Amino acid sequence: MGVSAGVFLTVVQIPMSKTSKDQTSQFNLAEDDVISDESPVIGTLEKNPVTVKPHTHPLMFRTTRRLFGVRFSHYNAKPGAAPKMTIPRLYEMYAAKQPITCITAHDALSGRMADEAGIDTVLVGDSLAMVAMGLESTSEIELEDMVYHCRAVARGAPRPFLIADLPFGSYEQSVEQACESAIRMVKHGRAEAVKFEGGRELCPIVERLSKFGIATVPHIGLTPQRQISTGGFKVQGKTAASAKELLDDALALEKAGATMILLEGVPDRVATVITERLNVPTIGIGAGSGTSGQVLVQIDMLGGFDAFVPKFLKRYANILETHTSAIAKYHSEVKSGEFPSKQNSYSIKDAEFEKFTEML
Ligand SMILES: Nc1nc(=O)c2c([nH]1)NC[C@@H]1CN(c3ccc(C(=O)N[C@@H](CCC(=O)O)C(=O)O)cc3)CN21
Ligand SMILES: CC(C)C(=O)C(=O)O
Repeated sequence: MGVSAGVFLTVVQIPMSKTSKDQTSQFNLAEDDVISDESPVIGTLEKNPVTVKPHTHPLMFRTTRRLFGVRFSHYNAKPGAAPKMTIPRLYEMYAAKQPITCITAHDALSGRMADEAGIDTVLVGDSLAMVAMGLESTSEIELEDMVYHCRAVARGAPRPFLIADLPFGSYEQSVEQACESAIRMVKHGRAEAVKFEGGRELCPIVERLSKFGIATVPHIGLTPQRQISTGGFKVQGKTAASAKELLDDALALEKAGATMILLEGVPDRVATVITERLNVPTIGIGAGSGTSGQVLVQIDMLGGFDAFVPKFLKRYANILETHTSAIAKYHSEVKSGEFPSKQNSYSIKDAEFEKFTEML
């Protein structure tokens, strides 16, 4: 039930520096509204502390949100909705050995669908260069494009923990360059963590960013931004020596302060050992079932991208087929005159129409 459907939200207090357990909220909810164990949270807050008194009218609600600087999407305006996903909550899941879910998103709609499906973390991955921008490779995308897409996803997906890729060329030159790009992604893209590709050579970046409170997710194994030097999208860690290199990279990155580590294209048993040796969660793609979590590219798993189909991909839908045939149906209905029907049209009273025709 949404706010407009009659739920009256009286007072919500969201102190930013505390966990949701400290958050007080008072709702007048319908009996069938499900409330989770934790106090409901309606978005994260940029100023602290603050008391928000939203009104029942959705437009007033929106105005209130903007006035108080509450980061809150109208997509998720459901009192009693699941709480905002934070690093402590992700670590709780990890400690309880509950798999962490992650899916990519590249705009408000794909973000919203991930949020409403209950996904824990959303990744604005640079694969959007290929799926959303039609580029040949991920290396072509600019930081500004990633920031733009990240901000759109943040609006559509306020609940999941939001990770964004720093694209090729935006962090390799120096720690300073990486800081500048990461800050831009957090400040303007509203990312909650930044991801970048590479092993122990990234430790100085991870260390500096974590010192300043920017969460990092280094991405090791199959690193698409290095596809030219690796000779394509090849599984990594297939020899004892290279598996050991991956483990050493992961351990060094953890020591430097990485929040999570993404493992792509790594043999399942190697990924499991790496996961077991770490004290931070691993998110896997093509890394088997022994990682702390899984990530898939949303458009790939929905069947909306067919330039390549990696072995790790499982398709849960076929939107290329279903969406294209829906658009084709619309096209043919317009051609045949079936659409728009009376049902999709607006009317005018006979008297007014007669008066109008007399004016002609
Ligand atoms: N839409 C999309 N999805 C992705 O997963 C993705 C992108 N774009 N862009 C950048 C990279 C490219 N990725 C890929 C692409 C192909 C394979 C692939 O076909 N791999 C071989 C492995 C061959 C081997 O070394 O054994 C496979 O057969 O799965 C893997 C990752 C992952 N990333
Ligand atoms: C494949 C995933 C992990 C990624 O990095 C991306 O979407 O860019």
